[in-house]
Amino acid sequence: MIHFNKIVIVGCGLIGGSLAMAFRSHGMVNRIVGVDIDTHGLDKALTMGIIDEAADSLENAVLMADLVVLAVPVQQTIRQLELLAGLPLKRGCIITDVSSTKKEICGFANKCLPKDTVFVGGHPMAGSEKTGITAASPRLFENAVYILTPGTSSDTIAVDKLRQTFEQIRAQVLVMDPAQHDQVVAAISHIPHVVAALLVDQVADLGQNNPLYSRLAAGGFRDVTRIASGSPVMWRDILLTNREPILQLLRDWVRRTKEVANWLEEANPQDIETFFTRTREWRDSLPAKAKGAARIYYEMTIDVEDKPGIIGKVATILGEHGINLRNIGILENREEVNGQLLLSFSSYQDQAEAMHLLLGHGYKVHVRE
Ligand SMILES: NC(=O)C1=CN([C@@H]2O[C@H](COP(=O)(O)OP(=O)(O)OC[C@H]3O[C@@H](n4cnc5c(N)ncnc54)[C@H](O)[C@@H]3O)[C@@H](O)[C@H]2O)C=CC1
Ligand SMILES: O=C(O)C(=O)Cc1ccc(O)cc1
Repeated sequence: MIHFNKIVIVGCGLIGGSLAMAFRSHGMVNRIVGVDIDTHGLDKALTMGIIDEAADSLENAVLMADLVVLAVPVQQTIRQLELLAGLPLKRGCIITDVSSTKKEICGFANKCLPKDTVFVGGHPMAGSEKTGITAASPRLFENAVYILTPGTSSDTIAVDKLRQTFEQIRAQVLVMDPAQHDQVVAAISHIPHVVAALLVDQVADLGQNNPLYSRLAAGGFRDVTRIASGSPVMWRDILLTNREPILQLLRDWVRRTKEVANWLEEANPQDIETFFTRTREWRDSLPAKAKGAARIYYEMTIDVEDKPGIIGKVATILGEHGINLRNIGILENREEVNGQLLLSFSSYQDQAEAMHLLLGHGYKVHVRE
């Protein structure tokens, strides 16, 4: 069992707040001290019992700390490392971060921190498009991959301690090289973000003089663009600290987009179908409950009669059986008379119990992967 006397969380937002909640709910810490430039958010974290103390300065916060977690946007992480380099830390104190890019951070930490300061880069592959302490959840990291990127000089004892720490909050820890990390996340996270934003931008431009674009932008469009609602500052910093891999992939996108345009110009059914078959097969082969998927919702839809009170009726059935519903709403992408309700849960277990119960009440249930 890993246990810390004092943990400092710098940046008490979605990720920092969720880590604090997870450490506390697993009984891993005596005292959590929060640091944040947003005093309202920090007060909220205190009132909600997520932190024990709101520090007035980084310097006071890190006194006698055993673990310091930097959970701020990437450029701010660099700034905090610079500040930490000049502060007296307890012997054996571990500094880690949660930033979405790793090569620049780890290189900077290696250069700027005194040799006896222990830094291990980190990146939880879990989160959402939401920001701030009110979106934090103690279960955010359950089954998510948590990447650690130790530098060549990182202390193996500290890496091992962090591995156990994140395993204790039920994450799956993977240790990898910072450059390799950045290359892979550029493809599976950063490019999808840019593409989602481009899709939104195109439709927003088209919709300027025609309300039909936003009126019809439901269903698939909403699904593939959810991530475009993420924090602009966070994504700006991610792009700027992972330029080369993202640029390479964007050039590859241009080439691939031209290829699709060529098939269309030639009205080439064979290549278009082969493309969709190949991509569908790969997409369908992804494990449904992938360990490490950045997932915090478990969703299902049910077919319902489109009449008043239906949401309350379904919510009551679940509530009476102690099943925690995270969200419930009507899906608006259907034109039929009957509607669909979208239900989301915070755990797989809640989803499974709800499915069983609703099937028992005669509802047609579809689990969304
Ligand atoms: N949002 C996500 O899904 C994920 C985000 N990350 C990384 O986690 C980090 C934090 O992101 P979120 O928690 O999502 O953002 P957030 O916006 O919810 O929280 C960031 C917090 O940092 C505070 N902050 C900003 N500058 C500060 C400074 N100089 N000193 C002290 N506090 C400061 C903000 O006031 C805010 O409370 C980023 O580096 C991001 O790349 C990593 C995995 C997933
Ligand atoms: O919203 C989602 O699905 C995400 O993928 C969130 C996310 C954002 C940034 C990361 O570095 C990791 C995960």
